[in-house]
Amino acid sequence: MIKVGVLGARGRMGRAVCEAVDAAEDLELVATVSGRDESLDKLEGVDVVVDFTLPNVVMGNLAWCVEHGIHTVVGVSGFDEKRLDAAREILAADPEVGSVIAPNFGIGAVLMMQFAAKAAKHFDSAEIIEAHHPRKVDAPSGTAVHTARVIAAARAEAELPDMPDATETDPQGARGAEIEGVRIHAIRSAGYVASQEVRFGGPGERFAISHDSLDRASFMPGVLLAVREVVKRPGLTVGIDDLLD
Ligand SMILES: NC(=O)C1=CN([C@@H]2O[C@H](COP(=O)(O)OP(=O)(O)OC[C@H]3O[C@@H](n4cnc5c(N)ncnc54)[C@H](OP(=O)(O)O)[C@@H]3O)[C@@H](O)[C@H]2O)C=CC1
Ligand SMILES: O=C(O)C1=N[C@H](C(=O)O)C[C@H](O)C1
Repeated sequence: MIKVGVLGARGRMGRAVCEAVDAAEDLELVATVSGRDESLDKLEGVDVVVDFTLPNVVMGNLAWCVEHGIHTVVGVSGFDEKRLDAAREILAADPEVGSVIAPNFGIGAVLMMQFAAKAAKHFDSAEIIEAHHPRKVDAPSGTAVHTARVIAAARAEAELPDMPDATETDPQGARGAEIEGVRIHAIRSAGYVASQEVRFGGPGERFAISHDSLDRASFMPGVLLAVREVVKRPGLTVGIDDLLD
């Protein structure tokens, strides 16, 4: 039995994780921390902490867990390369402790990113449209940023030139955010949980890959897989791609 603690347990994701852990026969939900005023000491003795809090508190949580020899599964968004390096440094303090940090635990979303990376080298143009519920505090989404990075890496490897774009004036930012040369357009709207479409274009053709999380249940198989795997994987694992394989 793996003893699990959940951080951010009263949040949208935290509630779904508590339910999923409770329903899993090989996992036991032994502690929850719901808000920033609650002490992390409640988590002492758990095997794995699942963290779905917020970007401004997640690094402190990670440091506390590593200090206490606890593995972590982290879904909080905002992990750029600098943050991942900081996480590696924190984890170096205990070489037996593992952490899985993933921009998206949805299996379909992971496949969408893998397929986007595969398609990227074949098209002149690639842009990302992400749509989320209006209570999301960060934009663009961590998933969109990660997708932009894998597309940029695939294009660089294939030695593709910059994407064609004659825009000279865009005072309102209508062309969206740019991450490593890839444009991201973020929608915040009632009626969404998390959706993303990657649109590719080449001579005489368009190609799109899209994924929709309609319910937070979509993230749970990936979260539970990470909980089961992280106890066997010391150090940092980024994304669940390797775990699925
Ligand atoms: N990787 C993935 O697959 C997914 C990642 N996410 C990411 O997960 C994060 C959480 O999303 P979501 O559940 O929608 O957000 P919510 O705002 O619903 O939940 C966050 C919760 O964390 C709590 N919290 C804040 N600080 C602390 C703290 N120090 N200790 C314990 N709890 C704390 C908040 O409590 P209070 O309100 O009292 O401050 C709140 O209940 C976001 O970064 C989101 O982008 C979301 C979905 C999937
Ligand atoms: O805040 C959310 O809801 C989500 N956050 C993650 C992100 O920023 O990519 C994952 C998913 O898109 C849902």
